[in-house]
Amino acid sequence: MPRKNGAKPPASPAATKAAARNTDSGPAAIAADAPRDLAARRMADTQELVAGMPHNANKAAEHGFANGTRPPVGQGVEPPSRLPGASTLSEANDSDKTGTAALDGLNSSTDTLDRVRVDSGGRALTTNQGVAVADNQNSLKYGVRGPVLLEDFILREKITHFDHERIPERIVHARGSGAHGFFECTTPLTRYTKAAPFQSAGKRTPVFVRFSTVQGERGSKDTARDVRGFATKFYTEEGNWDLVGNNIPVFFIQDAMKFPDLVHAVKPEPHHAMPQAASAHDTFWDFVSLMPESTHMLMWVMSDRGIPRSFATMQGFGVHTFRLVNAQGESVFCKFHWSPVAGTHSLVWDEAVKISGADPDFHRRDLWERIEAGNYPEYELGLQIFTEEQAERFSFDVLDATKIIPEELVPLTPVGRLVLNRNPDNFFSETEQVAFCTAQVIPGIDFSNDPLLAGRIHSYVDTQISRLGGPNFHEIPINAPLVQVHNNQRDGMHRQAIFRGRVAYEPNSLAGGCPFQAGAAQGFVTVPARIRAEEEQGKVRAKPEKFADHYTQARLFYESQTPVEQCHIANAFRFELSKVTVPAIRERMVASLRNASEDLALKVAQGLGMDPLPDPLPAALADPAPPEVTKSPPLSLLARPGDGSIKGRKVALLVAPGVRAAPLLQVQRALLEQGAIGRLVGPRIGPMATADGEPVEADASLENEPGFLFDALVLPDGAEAIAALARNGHTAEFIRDQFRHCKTILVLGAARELLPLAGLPPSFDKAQAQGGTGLILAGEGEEQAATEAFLRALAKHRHFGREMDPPLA
Ligand code: HEM
Repeated sequence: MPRKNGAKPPASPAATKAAARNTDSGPAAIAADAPRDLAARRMADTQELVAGMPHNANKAAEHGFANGTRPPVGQGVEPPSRLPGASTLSEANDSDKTGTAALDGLNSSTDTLDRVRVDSGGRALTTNQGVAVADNQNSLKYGVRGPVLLEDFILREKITHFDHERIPERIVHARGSGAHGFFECTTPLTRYTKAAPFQSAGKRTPVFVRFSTVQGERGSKDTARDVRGFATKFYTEEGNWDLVGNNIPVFFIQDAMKFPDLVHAVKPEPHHAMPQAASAHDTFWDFVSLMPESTHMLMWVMSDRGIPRSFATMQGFGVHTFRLVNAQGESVFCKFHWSPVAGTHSLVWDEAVKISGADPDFHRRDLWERIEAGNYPEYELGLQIFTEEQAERFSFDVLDATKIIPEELVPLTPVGRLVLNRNPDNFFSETEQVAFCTAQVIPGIDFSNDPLLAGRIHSYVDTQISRLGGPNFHEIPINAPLVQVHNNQRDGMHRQAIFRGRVAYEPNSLAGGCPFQAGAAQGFVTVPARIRAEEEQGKVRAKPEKFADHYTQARLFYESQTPVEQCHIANAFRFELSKVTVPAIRERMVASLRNASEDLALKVAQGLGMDPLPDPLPAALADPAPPEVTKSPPLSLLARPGDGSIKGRKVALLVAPGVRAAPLLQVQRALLEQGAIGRLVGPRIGPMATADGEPVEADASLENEPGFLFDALVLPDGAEAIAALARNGHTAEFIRDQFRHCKTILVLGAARELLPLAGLPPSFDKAQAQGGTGLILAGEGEEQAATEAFLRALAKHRHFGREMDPPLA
């Protein structure tokens, strides 16, 4: 092979480091001690071998498997530089090892994945057996015009691998985007839990998070109206803990028994496989209108939470009631809440629909770009902690996943922060192969008897065995815990670890009893929760009585929204039901809504031309317990403005030849200083002449990045530029969409001439514009003050006043 005359080439510094890393800290999660040695040896050998390999095409031919054919061309790419987030995470963890000493060198997810990371740039091409390939362009033929030979193992290996590159997508949540980061404990929770991430202030635990939509397929659009998954894998020194949540704190159903029905109903209809990434169709509304327990969840999905602006601006929830268990074995109940530091912001429906055509990757791109730009998405973890005795007194059942606990009843205790600061290296290896599971808990976290949770505890691993090709997917690097795995499970498809010795049972005397059971003090011990004597009923297929109250909290949610949010909910129901072709389904849904809100039912019915209103559906529980609160302001998205920053917002600054560049570039600089992105958008991309000689180059065109992709707009001054923009058909739509979607618009100088083009009333005078509508007009010399007003208005995100009293005809 490539080593000439049997000489061993010197290892490069990088190879030596990699080999050392693999020998010292080892691929702990992949294998037990014995296989680790072997893996390290093999890895070290590989690195040395590769380090000694030729980097250019001619040398590859000299060393490679040539079959007497021509050498390949075009190899020798420089290795990609490390992602900024990667170094940040390792630095963060290296500089602060508080409480992570136990992980000893494995204390950041960067290090963890380094053991399997492959950078092929600049390396010679090889087969999967490590044989260097001399020609990657031509298959092996008998003569240049002759048949391809069966012996071409290089061709066959390449095609065979390609043929198997797709795995089944997730049955739900197929479309997802992931990021690495860390969880930092800010308030130790030792009083309530012994769970590793919560033991000391400042302690950091590496995490991987995957956000997702539920209904659509892997390649579907990001901005569908849907629930978003928010799944977090904590790589703790006591094993992996998965908090597999959603961006909505309740669910459609109360019992896992109904999950396959729910998913079959919402997925594309089986006869024609439509619609994709949408719930606006007959089978979904047929099912939920027959399942009144869905009503509360429907309120949330039809609200603006169903169309978030970005993953960085949506909440996350563990949904179920879980248990926290302390070192004394005492337990309390808890609910998990992630709250974005940047505040909660959503899209408007018309915008979401348009974005899905122009940029189906809108959320994935936003997440990626925020992390690349150093605007790391950050969330506070808040816990609602309560006792079983408290729970018994609530008007609802905490085991019912269609119910929330209002924050007025149990306030949130902030305990830490989640920071996402590194993009994955490889989408498939990390985001696609990651396997979350509600069953994966660690000592200090335990389950409640929520019957939906019970089904989930079974379902995830079960599906992953087929999705990831066998029972050993826990060895895939993104899933492997940081701590070593020791047990007597053996064999199965795709086993990576090489277990040594003849003992695979316990108890044993032949291997020192090892692995021994950790014992109650260290191992996971289930809370011995008892069923109260009065609840003891034997085996039943039934639900507790309070589960039958399907409408009180649906009403609470609707009543807690601002008028504009209520209007959006009504519009969403109207839109979705207008797509339903069977009138009886529409009527049944409106009949159900009447039990939650007469106001909402009426608005929806009017929008569907339904007159008179159908009779309300008979409620399952005639006389539900009176609720503790009838209004809960934190349920409104608009009540959560966040830190008021504009970090990560994307602003379009229109340009055209003859633009007055200086004031425009001043706005762009101001945006950049506050962490927002100002993109110059012109009739075409590239450099253009300006009125004041300042060089300007358009990053995007009116055609390739339409107005609805941006959070705000700046219209430039300069007579020639304004005339050019006015001539371009896209300009009017650009401005109209920005205005209709209630976004902030800054109009510099003479650009106000463009407003009537977009249907904005010419009478829109300056005083009116400055008065909080988010349309800011700047005359000459007023640019500085106007820019400041623009940044303040942008921080508000939207100006919904326009919707409630539309100035547009
Ligand atoms: C509170 C209710 C639920 C929430 C919050 C929830 C959340 C999630 C999330 C976030 C994912 C995506 C995980 C990822 O990114 O890989 C997911 C996937 C999945 N969920 Fe759920 N889910 C819920 C209910 C259920 C129920 C009741 C079942 C079954 C009984 C179920 C079965 C599944 C399955 C099979 C997957 C695909 C997993 C995979 O292929 O890796 N879920 N769920």
